[in-house]
Amino acid sequence: MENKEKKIRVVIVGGSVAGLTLAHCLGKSNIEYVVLESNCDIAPEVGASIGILTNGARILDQLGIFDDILDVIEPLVKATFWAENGKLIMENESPQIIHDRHGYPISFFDRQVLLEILYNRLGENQDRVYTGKRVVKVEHLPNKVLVHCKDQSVIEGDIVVGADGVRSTVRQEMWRYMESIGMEKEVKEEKGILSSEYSCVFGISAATLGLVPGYCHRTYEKDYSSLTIAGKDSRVFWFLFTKMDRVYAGSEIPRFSDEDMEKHLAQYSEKPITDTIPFSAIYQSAVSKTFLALEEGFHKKWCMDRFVCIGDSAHKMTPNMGQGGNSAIESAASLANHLTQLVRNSSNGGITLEDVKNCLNKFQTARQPRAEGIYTKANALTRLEACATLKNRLMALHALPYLKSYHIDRMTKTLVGAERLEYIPLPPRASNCTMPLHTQSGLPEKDKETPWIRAISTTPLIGCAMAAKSFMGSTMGAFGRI
Ligand SMILES: Cc1cc2nc3c(=O)[nH]c(=O)nc-3n(C[C@H](O)[C@H](O)[C@H](O)COP(=O)(O)OP(=O)(O)OC[C@H]3O[C@@H](n4cnc5c(N)ncnc54)[C@H](O)[C@@H]3O)c2cc1C
Repeated sequence: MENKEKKIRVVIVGGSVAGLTLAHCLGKSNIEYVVLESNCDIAPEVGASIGILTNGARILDQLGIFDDILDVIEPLVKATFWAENGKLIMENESPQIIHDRHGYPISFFDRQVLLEILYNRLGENQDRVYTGKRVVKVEHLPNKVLVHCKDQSVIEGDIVVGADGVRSTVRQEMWRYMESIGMEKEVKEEKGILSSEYSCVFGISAATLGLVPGYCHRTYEKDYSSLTIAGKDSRVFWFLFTKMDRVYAGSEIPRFSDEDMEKHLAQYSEKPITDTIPFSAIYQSAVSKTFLALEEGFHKKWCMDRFVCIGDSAHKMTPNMGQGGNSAIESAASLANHLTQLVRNSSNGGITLEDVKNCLNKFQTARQPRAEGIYTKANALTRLEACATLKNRLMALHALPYLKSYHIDRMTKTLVGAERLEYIPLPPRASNCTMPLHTQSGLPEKDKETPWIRAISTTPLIGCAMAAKSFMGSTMGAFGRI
């Protein structure tokens, strides 16, 4: 007979953005948890940055963490967009407008610092986080999971959460379990999901003459794009996104050496970051830089019995939209909402496997549409910025300057209807703005674009015609500017 338990114990595998956020959320709900992180250092210096946008910031603010972030960032206020020949495509105050609309600045800083903040703010719950614990196997029993670590320790729980990134061991173990109960077909489909078409060199550089803190710059051209953000104390966070020679399936996704990176960067040394700053000016003063293939994959199956995956282990997107980590935060909050309901609704009888399954399935059903909408937009943005098709090129280089509010409204759409923690009140910042959270709006509702904008983004021929009409009608003349 199945054991009835009064409480649940959640084993979180992975102590990064998704795992540590979930730890905070569960802690606020008095749900027992442990975090198992394979690295010995919870906040390693890996030379990466992260942009926290409204949808992540709002949840971190609910958790009482956002003020720590404000202390270490320079709010973004201005964005400029450049073509390959160094001509300005457009400039606007979109980051400031987003701040005014939604209450939170776009906050770019070292990812290591975010992890430090998340860990430090756990306070006395830090002793629930175990570093140097590489999970190698998960045993699924009818009444519990046994999570095995490389150091031979075994941790027992009611639910195991895979917050262990794109190459998730928990996901592999969930697949192994599914195969053992006759779900080979579903597993086969899931295994083919990951692919990679774009690569990215990202880095952090010292202050660069001409780059103003709070300004970000994007360059769009055929098969590549770049993003540069000048942050607090003029620290420069930069990304070079390039299309690879082909689409690589999961098992064949390339890894790059330092030599590959240097050769690759050299090809872009003269490309403009602004009209006066070439790419070489920032990458030659880099304090860190990394070259990797960007994986993309949205798993249909996030949970099975006592297994559940969140963050990159469930939805891996390209970084151009800055939504991978923010979506991981949203998924952590959504899972915490569902687990809180599970515990609260089970006061008199304990929690059965059936209860756990229902809860995790509800989480998956509730969370997937929005996560998939953002995933699709993020990957599409990578292609738009790299002018992957004629319509992308028209949009990025020619139509965007005429579509200022369209560009900002698209961003608003992803930010306004996000997840929130249902059991913690919204902080004042989330309401003291012109477009506060509205959980029923935003993605994945159908875009509310004007018909001619939709035409540009969906039909190359009509797009050409409309763009041409727009250019002719303009006194400036788009081609004169680009
Ligand atoms: C170049 C680049 C730029 C990005 N910029 C942004 C941005 O501006 N904004 C944004 O929101 N997102 C950004 N992202 C995406 C973001 O970094 C990820 O989506 C986010 O970090 C995912 O967090 P996660 O916790 O799910 O996974 P990860 O960050 O991958 O963490 C997984 C953790 O699990 C641990 N782990 C792995 N295997 C095991 C195991 N077997 N046992 C125990 N522990 C294990 C790992 O050590 C790691 O700490 C960017 C990504 C890239 C590549």
